Amino acid sequence: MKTLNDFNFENKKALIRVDFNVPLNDKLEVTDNTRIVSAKPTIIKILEDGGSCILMSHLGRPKGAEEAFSLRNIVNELENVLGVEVKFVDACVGDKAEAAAANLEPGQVLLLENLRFHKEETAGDKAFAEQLSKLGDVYVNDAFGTAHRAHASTTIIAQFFPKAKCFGYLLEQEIESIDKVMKTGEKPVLAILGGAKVSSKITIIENILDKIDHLIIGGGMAFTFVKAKGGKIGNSICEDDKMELALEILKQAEQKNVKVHIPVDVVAADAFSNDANTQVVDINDIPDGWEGVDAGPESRKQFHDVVMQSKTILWNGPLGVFEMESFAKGTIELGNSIAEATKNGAFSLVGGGDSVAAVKQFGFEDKVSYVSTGGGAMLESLEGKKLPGIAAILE
Ligand SMILES: Nc1ncnc2c1ncn2[C@@H]1O[C@H](COP(=O)(O)OP(=O)(O)O)[C@@H](O)[C@H]1O
Ligand SMILES: O=C(OP(=O)(O)O)[C@H](O)COP(=O)(O)O
Repeated sequence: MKTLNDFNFENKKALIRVDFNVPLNDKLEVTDNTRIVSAKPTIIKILEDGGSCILMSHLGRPKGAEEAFSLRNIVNELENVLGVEVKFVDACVGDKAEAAAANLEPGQVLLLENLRFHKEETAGDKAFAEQLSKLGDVYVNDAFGTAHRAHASTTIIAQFFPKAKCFGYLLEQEIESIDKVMKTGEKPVLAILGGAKVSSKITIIENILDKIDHLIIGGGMAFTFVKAKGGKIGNSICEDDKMELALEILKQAEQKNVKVHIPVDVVAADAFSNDANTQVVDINDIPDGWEGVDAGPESRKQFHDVVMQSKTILWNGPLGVFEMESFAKGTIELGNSIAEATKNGAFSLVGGGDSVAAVKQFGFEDKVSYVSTGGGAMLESLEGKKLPGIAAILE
């Protein structure tokens, strides 16, 4: 696998696909710069080699060239993070972009305009990818968050750099982290899956059962399993059409010697509201009119014990409705347990949508081994899918 360290970028122009799809507020200021900070090591390595960087990214899902989606909006934040001046060109292909790239001196950084201002980007258009490829000498893909998209700049472009393409440090680190869980992780390996829906996690469960020793099924998705096994779940969320599948998964887990942990008690609420009345009840006996919204104290204790025994931990999905303060305890305590296990030497990976939001909100970001920068890309990796952006570099 060709990595950044296999290249010396002296006097070379690196064309780097980054994922600067970052959240902006009403004033179009960056509110979470994680993805920019994560791309910094790659950019600095190239500049220190004596090369220059041409950065290309998408931002949001614009319908055309909309100013609110311009990458000009992130230039200030990018300069603050990198500590170097960033030139911006309001084009990504054509004469203007080519002139800006040609004028770039070693040590300089150029940011191109939003790739998705051209519909050819998401269409994976080959001619558009070829136009982009003219801008640099070496293609570096560091956009893990977009690696599951077979777009012009993430995938198609690689064919124009048969001998001069590689992963950036971030993408390399993301691949290594997933491999640590799925291939090389020290046993016992624990996967914690929570969140709202079983249907969005089924492929992941099926793919990881061969690789793990323990599986915690928490959050809203647990109730489909509880009901399928004959429990009374009151008004808790449930996917009735997935109950049969839930039983099948439990059977498969047993055959594969995976120990499954489902909450034994829950915090039940009489309304889906932070101010609702609550009581702790047996998960198999939730009264009519009440719904399970967080893991109960006995479950939290059991989960803590499982986490503390594990040497490799994957966490995707909250254990309760963590957005409401009253129902965040299960998720916070789990985060604390994972932080403690990590401190004791376990490897912990957190990834996928809301889990990362929860980890950031409760301050666990620096207490786990790795927090993925990819939502959809991480989930697809866990499902065992080959990401096109990664495959294009390996080919
Ligand atoms: N018991 C529950 N009842 C209803 N919703 C829940 C419950 N537990 C967790 N959730 C919700 O699940 C959502 C996250 O689900 P999901 O998108 O599958 O997770 P992720 O984004 O981490 O993959 C959160 O918004 C959370 O409020
Ligand atoms: O933020 C992203 O995806 P994510 O929200 O699943 O992490 C990526 O930049 C991909 O964006 P897209 O889903 O519009 O292709």
